[in-house]
This record gives sequence, structure tokens and C-alpha cells, in this order.
Amino acid sequence: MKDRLVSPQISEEEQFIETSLRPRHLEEYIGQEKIKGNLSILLEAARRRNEPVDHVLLYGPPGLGKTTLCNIIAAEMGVSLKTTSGPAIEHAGDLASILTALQPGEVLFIDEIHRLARAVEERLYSAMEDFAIDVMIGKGPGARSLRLNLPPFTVVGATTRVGSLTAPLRDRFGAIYRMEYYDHESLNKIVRRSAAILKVPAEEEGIKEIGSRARGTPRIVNRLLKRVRDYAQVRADGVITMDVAKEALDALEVDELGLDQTDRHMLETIIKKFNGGPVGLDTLAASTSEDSETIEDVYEPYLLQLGFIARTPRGRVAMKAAYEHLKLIPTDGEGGPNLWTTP
Ligand SMILES: Nc1ncnc2c1ncn2[C@@H]1O[C@H](COP(=O)(O)OP(=O)(O)OP(=O)(O)O)[C@@H](O)[C@H]1O
Ligand SMILES: [Mg+2]
Repeated sequence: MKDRLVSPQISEEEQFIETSLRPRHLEEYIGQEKIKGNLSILLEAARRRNEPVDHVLLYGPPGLGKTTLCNIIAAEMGVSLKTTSGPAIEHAGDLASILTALQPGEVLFIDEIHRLARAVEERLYSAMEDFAIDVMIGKGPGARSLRLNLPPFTVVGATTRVGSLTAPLRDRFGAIYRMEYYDHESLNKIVRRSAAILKVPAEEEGIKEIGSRARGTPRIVNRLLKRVRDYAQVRADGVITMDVAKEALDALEVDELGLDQTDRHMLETIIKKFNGGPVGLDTLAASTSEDSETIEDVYEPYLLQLGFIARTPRGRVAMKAAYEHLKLIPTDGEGGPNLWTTP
């Protein structure tokens, strides 16, 4: 699962190269036009008022550019960025030390914000709203609470599961942006840009082939580009042409829609083992040896977007498009065990 080529999750060694490919300014940030439009107004207004930007919440599947966008917000405001994550702030005291160390106007990035401990989250409300935090001084009967004022600052929260956020926390954000999967045009632009940075010669048709198999995700498109580059250097003359890209990606078992074996296995399990569904998430997880949270956050969003599966109250259902893609024919009939056949 870790080594999955089309996983939108990131490995440690990848982090280094990602940094070099990361756009630094809003105009370099490709796609997500709606967010960019709204964000540039938010930034410009804050600059004119000489105030920190309103708190921003970014949500959407992994690898779509949340961390990148947060870096851009800080850069565009000309302020520095402190980064932390929900699980890293274990106690209210940890939060207090992070907040009291902030410089005026600074951006505090809280990744995986849905995983904040409840006690921490409650402290964060007043910090975000009133720029103040209550800390306990001393212990036992002599303990008292002291209110500390904080310099105005901006929280940028990122999450893959906005549904897990409590309403009061969500309400503290002035701007909430939902990241969308990227269209082919944007992905092609990202490949073009990354190929230029990595100095890989690539033909337009080769670029498009990579863009179309990247499941709408910049992190994956960059990863595929690197693997195709390797292939081009070893098996061809180093240039990424359409044929080279096709051969390389076929060899890596990433199909035309960017699905890999894990996706296909999951779809086949729903169709063949569970007669097309509905099958509950936990049952599906057990039958595919995947973790149910990973299925929900990582695999499913793209399959839902493709219209390959649907979520129903009784579980996941495979849709007609999935049968077609796998070249299975649903026999819409009287039920029974044989709801699919091969042509
Ligand atoms: N709009 C974009 N234009 C160009 N490249 C992008 C864009 N968005 C993301 N990328 C590239 O994709 C990589 C992954 O993006 P990023 O780390 O910001 O994703 P993320 O949403 O924070 O993922 P996660 O949920 O795993 O933290 C970046 O290193 C960057 O190179
Ligand atoms: Mg991130």
C-alpha cells in the first residue's frame, strides 16, 4: 500500500523533491481557479487593511495542493509560516506555547486539523476568535487561570475529512475552500512545468498521456512523470514521447484512468464477491485487506468522482461505468448470484 504508485499519500524521500516542484506564488499555482479567485480577494483585502488574513480552512483529498496553498498564503502576505498538525498538539499547554510564540500576522498551519484533541480544540476557539488564550498557572488549590493576549494571526487548517470537524471549529474559519480534482488541462500544465524544472525533455503527446492517468492529483502527476522519465532514460533516448509514456505506465500497471491494481481489486470485489453491492465499508475493508479509513479517504473519493461507485445508506455499490471499465457486463435481472458476466 505504501509503495502504490498512484497513492496520493506521500513518502518521506518524496518530500524533498516535492519541495522543489512546489509553486511559491499564487500565479504559479495551476488550476483551482475558483479558490484562487476568492483567495486573491481575501489576500488583497487583508493587505489593504494591513491586517492578517482571515482564518482559512482547506479540505479535500490528499495530494491536491493544500500544503502548497498554505505556503503561498504566507508568502503572498510576506509573513512567515509555522507548521504543526492536529495529532502533534497533544495538550492544551502545547497549543499555548505554540500560540504565544507567534509573531504578529504570522500564519499557523494546522494539518490534519480534524485530529485535534477535544481539549485543545476548545482552546483554539477563543484563540482564533478573540486572539487570547487562558492558561493555568500553578497546580492544585492555588492554581489560577490567566488570560494572555495574542498578536493577531492566521490559522490555515487542512483536512481530508471536513465531516469530522466540529461545527464550532468550522465556524471559526472566515473562508472555507474545497479542493477539487484537477482537470486534464491543468494536469498537463503541471507536467509541463515540472518537466521544465526537472529538465526532462517531453513531447506534448507524452505530457498528455501522463496527465490523463494521474487521477486528477498533482502529487501523482509529478510521481508518474518521474517514473516515466526513468523509463525514457533506460529504455528510450531520454525523451518522453507518447509511446514511451504509454509503455512506461502500462508496465507500471496504471491504466488509462489512473486506476491501479488496488482500485481494480476493490471494484472487482464489490462486483464479484458482493454481486455489485451494497457492501458495508468494514466488510469491504476486510475482504480487500485495506484499512477502512484509507478506503474512505484515499481510494473512494476518486472512484466516486468517476461515478464508478456510489455510497448508499446500506453500503457501497458498483455502478455501470465500473462494469464497463472492467469489461464486465451487469446482467440486470432478477437478482440471484450472477449479476455480472464477462463478454
Ligand atoms: N496547483 C498546483 N500547481 C502545481 N503543482 C501543484 C499544485 N498543487 C500541488 N502541486 C504539487 O503537488 C504536490 C503535492 O501538493 P501538497 O503537498 O500541497 O498536497 P496536500 O493537499 O497538502 O496533500 P496532503 O493532504 O497529503 O497533505 C506539491 O509538492 C506540488 O509540487
Ligand atoms: Mg499537505
